[in-house]
Amino acid sequence: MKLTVDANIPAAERCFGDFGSITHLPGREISTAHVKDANALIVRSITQVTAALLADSAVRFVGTCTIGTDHIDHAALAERGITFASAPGCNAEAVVDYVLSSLLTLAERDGWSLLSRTVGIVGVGNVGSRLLARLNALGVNTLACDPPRAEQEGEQGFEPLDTLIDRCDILCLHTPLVSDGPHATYQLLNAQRINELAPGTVLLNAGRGDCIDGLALRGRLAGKGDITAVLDVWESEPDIDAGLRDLVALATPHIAGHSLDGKLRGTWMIQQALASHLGTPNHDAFADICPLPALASLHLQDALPVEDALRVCMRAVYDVRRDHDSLQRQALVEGIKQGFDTCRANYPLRREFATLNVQLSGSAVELEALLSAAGFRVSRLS
Ligand SMILES: NC(=O)C1=CN([C@@H]2O[C@H](COP(=O)(O)OP(=O)(O)OC[C@H]3O[C@@H](n4cnc5c(N)ncnc54)[C@H](O)[C@@H]3O)[C@@H](O)[C@H]2O)C=CC1
Ligand SMILES: O=C(O)C(=O)[C@H](O)COP(=O)(O)O
Repeated sequence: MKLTVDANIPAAERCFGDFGSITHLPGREISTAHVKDANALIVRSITQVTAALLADSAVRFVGTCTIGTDHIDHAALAERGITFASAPGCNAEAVVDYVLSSLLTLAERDGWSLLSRTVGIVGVGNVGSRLLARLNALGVNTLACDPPRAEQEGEQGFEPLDTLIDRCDILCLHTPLVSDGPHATYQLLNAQRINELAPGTVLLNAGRGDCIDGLALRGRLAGKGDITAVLDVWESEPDIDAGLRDLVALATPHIAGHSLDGKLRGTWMIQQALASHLGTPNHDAFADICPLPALASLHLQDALPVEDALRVCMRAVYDVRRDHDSLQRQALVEGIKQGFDTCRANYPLRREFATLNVQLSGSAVELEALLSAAGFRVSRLS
């Protein structure tokens, strides 16, 4: 069996090598010639899997080691009877870590407390619901908007988007890119909604870039400059609007979900799906392919204010400022388009909050609750 596999998929040889011979290629370069003789195509989010790509190919299985599937032409796959698998939820915890890192960083920079803000979450699926759960556990006031879920489950607990925009201090977008239909998300945050954001609002997008009208956002940031933006996803990646990037408080190259755990979970889920497609026994357990963290534990005394203690633990595992700085630096070296992809290809090792065991001494009852609410494992030293 021949497999064409995105070169940025970690543990690809380990997870797919037993199935056949692998050709590793940069995701943006995979073309019809590369998939002509392949039986399986394994991608991440940057390979457009279209009817044209598959027109003349032997591919019978397409797997994407990602949550999002907007790069896949589902109809073209169905028409050809090609089996498809994605990796729902694989990196959802990593995205939540990213959001908490961003918000706690801005809170420190601008002198406010996350714990006293109202966070509106748009798109309450695998990512949004985990974010909601962690924020609620932290005691942060939250509002949720998810019309498809509200339609299915009832309105209770969900707000219409415009009500949520009116009532929140922080607006987090975690929607998939849906181009048409009653719940389309393309430019969900259009010029009108961007202009209606109250001064002081923090707008964070870790869903898909096209869910926001970037030109309108750039206009608001350059004009009144009275809101703060955190963008991980952009229109026209990797050739993003450098002018917009300059105005964004935290600008990262679509890496919110790039924890090692999240990437490996994606690879592993597609390994399982391919094994089931081929009717072969399942291969590894996830624990077999996921290494132990380099920083397994940290000992904290009960001396810091709780939000500072949260930041210490968070930054021991992941600091979003590193990713913001590396995009700025790399864009200066080779321009924004190439710099964006270089940062992603050379992404440093990052683990999830849940890999860190925070050991507490003293009677830090409030801190213990907050750290575990934020996603860390917590134990007490006697
Ligand atoms: N920046 C990054 O690195 C990452 C980005 N993503 C993006 O985040 C998206 C969400 O991820 P998951 O939560 O795992 O997906 P999911 O499919 O579990 O949840 C998406 C939720 O959005 C809701 N939704 C759909 N249309 C909506 C609308 N018009 N308004 C409000 N809500 C709407 C759905 O009902 C669903 O509950 C993915 O589709 C992907 O595009 C995912 C992982 C990493
Ligand atoms: O899972 C998704 O959906 C994502 O957006 C991925 O985390 C993006 O990963 P890459 O495909 O950009 O490596």
